[in-house]
Amino acid sequence: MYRSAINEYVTAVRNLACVVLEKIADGLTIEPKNVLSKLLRDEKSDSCFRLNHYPPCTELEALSSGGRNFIGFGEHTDPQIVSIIRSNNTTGLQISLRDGAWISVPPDQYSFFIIVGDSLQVMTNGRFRSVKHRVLANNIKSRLSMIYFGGPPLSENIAPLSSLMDEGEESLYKEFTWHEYKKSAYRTRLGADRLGLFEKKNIPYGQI
Ligand SMILES: O=C(O)CCC(=O)C(=O)O
Ligand SMILES: [Fe+2]
Repeated sequence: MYRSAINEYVTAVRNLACVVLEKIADGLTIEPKNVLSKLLRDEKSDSCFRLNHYPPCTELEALSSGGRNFIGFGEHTDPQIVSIIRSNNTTGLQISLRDGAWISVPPDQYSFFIIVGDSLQVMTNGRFRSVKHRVLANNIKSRLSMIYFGGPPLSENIAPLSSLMDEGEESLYKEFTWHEYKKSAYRTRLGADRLGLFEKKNIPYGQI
């Protein structure tokens, strides 16, 4: 029973991700409109679904009197194309602004929170930026989140879409497949600049 409810949710959230990607393609005047969404609909799509549970960390009150943050999930960018998060009504998720400041995402159990992944950054040649995020531990309430990570088939070349490139524009990235990127990303530290290894010239965070 749970399995079929989860399958239904994943199908619905994948459809939502596809609508978002088609709107992005529209906004960037990319043709055809389904050039990104078809990667998620492909039967070989390497997408996944994760449930995260962060139990309340009651010792935090005493420990955090020095103003320290306690991390539930360390800072990182998501390697896939797009991630869709839905959580219960517990704070914790934060995103990093261009200047490195962390801001909290207000929890809303009725909303979907959409995160641009590294692969979308590459496919848009930096027009969309994958956002660094993390989750802080909460001292009172437990946080539950469900995340759909929309990824392409393993053999897909991750490269800027040709219909988006301006005349003479060059790719900011070396050539690689999703399989190569995924392997490399999971070998490196969670918080490392994992896309940096594939940039032709180093692009510091927030500098596109
Ligand atoms: O649990 C969350 O709200 C976000 C977790 C996350 O960023 C991830 O699983 O990649
Ligand atoms: Fe993430």
